[in-house]
Amino acid sequence: MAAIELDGVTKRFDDVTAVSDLSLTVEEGEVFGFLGPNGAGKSTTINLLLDFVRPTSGTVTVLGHDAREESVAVRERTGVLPEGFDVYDRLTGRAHVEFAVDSKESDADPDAVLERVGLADAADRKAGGYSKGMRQRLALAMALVGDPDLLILDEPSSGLDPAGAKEMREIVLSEAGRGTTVFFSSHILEQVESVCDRVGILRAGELVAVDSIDGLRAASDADATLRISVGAAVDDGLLAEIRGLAGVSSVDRDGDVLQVGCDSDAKTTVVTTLEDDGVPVEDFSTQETSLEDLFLSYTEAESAEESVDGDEKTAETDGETGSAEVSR
Ligand SMILES: Nc1ncnc2c1ncn2[C@@H]1O[C@H](COP(=O)(O)OP(=O)(O)OP(=O)(O)O)[C@@H](O)[C@H]1O
Repeated sequence: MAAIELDGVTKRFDDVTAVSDLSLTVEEGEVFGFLGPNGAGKSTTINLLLDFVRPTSGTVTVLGHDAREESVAVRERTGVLPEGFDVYDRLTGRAHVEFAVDSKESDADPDAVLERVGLADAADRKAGGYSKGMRQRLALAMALVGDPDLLILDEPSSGLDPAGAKEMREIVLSEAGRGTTVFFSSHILEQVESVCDRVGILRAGELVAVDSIDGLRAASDADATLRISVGAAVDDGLLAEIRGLAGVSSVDRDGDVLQVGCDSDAKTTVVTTLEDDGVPVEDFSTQETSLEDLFLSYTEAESAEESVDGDEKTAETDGETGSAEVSR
C-alpha cells in the first residue's frame, strides 16, 4: 500500500495557485524528499496531507485513509515536525514530550524518546534556553512519540549548522530503518541527498521531476561542462559549428579556454571537431553538474510549461525533464 497518494490535486488561495494538478505516490517505508524553492508549494502540500487545508480539486490519501474524511486516523499514525516550530520557553524538554505523549494518548517513555534525539542530558532544562538545533531535535522528539508510521518533516534542517543537519539526517535514517515512511521538504538538495530514496521537485506548484538523485543527475547529463584548453584561436565560425553539434547545449570562449555544456556522447565529437579544424587541444576536463546546479536546473526554467508536458513526465525521469531546457 502507498503511504501517500495525491491524485490530481490543485489548491488555490484566491488568485494564487499554490499546488497545481499534483499526482504523486510515496510507497510505504520510503524516504522521500520534497524539494522546491521558496513558495513552490511544499508546505501547502504537507498541509493537504494533514487536512490543515483542503484541496480545491483532486484527492489525497494518507496511509490508506482519505485525508479529508479520515483526518483523525491519519494524524494518529503520523508524526509531524512543522515548519517554524516554536518551543514553550518555560517548559522543560521533558514537559514538551510529556505533552505530546498525553495528546497522542501514547504510553511512550518521554526519557526514551529524548534519548533517541540526543536530548537526554537536557531533559530538565527549560526549552527557552535550547539552541536552534536542540529546538529542532525537541520538535522531532515530539513527532516521534507513538512510533508513527509516517513522519512528515517540514524543513527539518532549517537553521541547523552542518553538525546539526548531520544529526537530523542520522535520526531520519534510523527512523527509516524501523520501517517508518519519511516525507520531508527542503529547498536544499544536498540535505536530502544522503537520506532519500527518491525526491520530487516542485516548481511554482507543479511537480517537475520525481526520481532518485542519481536518476536526476543522469537526466541532466546535458549540463555537464567540458573545459577545453586550446592552443590556437577559435573563430566565430568554428564556435557556431560546435554550438550546432548534437548534444551541445552551450559554448563559451574565455581566452584560450572553451567551456562547452554537453552530454557525455558529445564530448569526443567536440574535441575531434576542434582538432579537425586545426585547433590543437592541449587539455580538457569535465565538470559534473553540482547538486546546486542540478536543483537550479529543475527549478529555474523560464516557465513551468517548458518542461512539464503531461503526467508521464513526472512519473519517471525520461531524460528530458526540466534540465534540457536550461542553459547555463
Ligand atoms: N493560507 C494562504 N493564503 C494565501 N496564499 C497562500 C497561503 N498558503 C500558501 N500560500 C501561497 O501559496 C504559494 C505556495 O506556498 P507554500 O508555503 O506552500 O510554499 P513552500 O514551498 O512551502 O515555500 P517555503 O520554502 O518558502 O516555505 C505561495 O505563493 C504562498 O504565498
